[in-house]
Amino acid sequence: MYKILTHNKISVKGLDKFSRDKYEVASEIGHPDAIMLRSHKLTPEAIADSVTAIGRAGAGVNNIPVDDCTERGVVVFNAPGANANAVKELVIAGLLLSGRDILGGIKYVKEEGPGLTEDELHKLVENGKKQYGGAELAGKTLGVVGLGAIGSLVAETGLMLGMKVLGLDPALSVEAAWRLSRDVERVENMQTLLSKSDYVSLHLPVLEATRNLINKELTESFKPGSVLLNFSREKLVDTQALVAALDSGKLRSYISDFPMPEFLGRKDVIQMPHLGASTAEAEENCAIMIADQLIDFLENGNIKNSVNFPNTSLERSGLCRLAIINKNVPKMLGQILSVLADRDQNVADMINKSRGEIAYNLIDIEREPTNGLIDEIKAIDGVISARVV
Ligand SMILES: NC(=O)c1ccc[n+]([C@@H]2O[C@H](COP(=O)([O-])OP(=O)(O)OC[C@H]3O[C@@H](n4cnc5c(N)ncnc54)[C@H](O)[C@@H]3O)[C@@H](O)[C@H]2O)c1
Ligand SMILES: O=C(O)[C@H](O)COP(=O)(O)O
Repeated sequence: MYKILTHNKISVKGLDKFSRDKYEVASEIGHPDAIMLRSHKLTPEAIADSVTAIGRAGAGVNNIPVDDCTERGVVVFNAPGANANAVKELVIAGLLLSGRDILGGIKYVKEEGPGLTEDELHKLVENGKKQYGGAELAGKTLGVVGLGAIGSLVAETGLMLGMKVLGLDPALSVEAAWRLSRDVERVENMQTLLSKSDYVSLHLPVLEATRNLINKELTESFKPGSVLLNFSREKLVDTQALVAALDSGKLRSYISDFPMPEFLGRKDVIQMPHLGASTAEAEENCAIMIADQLIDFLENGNIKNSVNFPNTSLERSGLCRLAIINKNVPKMLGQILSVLADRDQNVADMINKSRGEIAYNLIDIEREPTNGLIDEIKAIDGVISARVV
């Protein structure tokens, strides 16, 4: 039996992928083979030695100690694009909410309306509505930072709303570039994007290089009266710098899915409780994608959509498969193969891939592994883990 430890609310459609005869799935379980989670903050100590894989049913992996996992040979998966449409729709809601004072208007009717007659209510509405006007999005410029799964959909929708769209992504993948409309105008740096955009939307991960991306110096580049939307992560922005930019009017409004205490009570800030991926569809898509990836990894050793290991896939041949993780240093494969040769094991097929400091091997052999084979492979200096799948 494989054991899957879960954290957070994971869609049952994904959990149902784990067949009951092969898997035990629970939010409390000893010696798990894998962990499946959403935004639960995972510490290195909370990852048992038995864990071989972690599946993030979502995009961001900043809640997982990925470097530590890599060192320990734990494969971390995410679900690229599976919640992108949900986030895009909420970003569009954010754009609309910042274009007009819709929330103020709704609050006005809700608070002032109760107890009034139809005539009085009509008067209240017609007298009050001038306070809650706004401007249209069409014709305005939207700057999108990060043109991956979410950013490209936001950019596309901006175009459909009649906006001019600028995009910045220095690490754009070829696949993402193909998805992107040619009408999205590429800009080379943040200063240009900020100075030309009425609305700026952030769609990139928190990395060392992107932490506090929107800092004090950069806020100087905002077009006066512009709006910043952050549906990515709070750590992408320097909170104090944004407070100053809002106070000075450089920024008209900040719309975020990641609330910070400094913004509570401000009329020019809308904070949502991390709702981006909270739709039935996104939760299902993410859970199904992660369950499929974990199952293929646990049962076949194949790796798809890992953030720390190379994509590795091999059709099954032979009788038995070895999945071996080692440091990406010379002579490892030779040593592993010589252990097999010494035990008269013929290799039916194999694949060896590396990513950074780590290498991964799937080796199909033609006979059952003899006693002690796995231990002998594990004893090679530089081998991090070895298992039969
Ligand atoms: N609010 C939510 O609920 C929610 C849901 C999903 C994702 N997210 C956040 O959104 C982020 C993006 O998600 P995604 O699915 O689009 O990821 P993605 O990997 O498809 O796209 C991220 C893009 O950012 C680009 N990028 C990296 N560094 C950059 C930089 N310095 N400047 C500009 N672009 C840069 C990458 O090249 C990539 O194209 C996630 O990392 C996560 O933090 C939030
Ligand atoms: O990175 C993500 O996928 C989002 O932030 C969604 O997080 P959630 O799964 O906790 O809603």
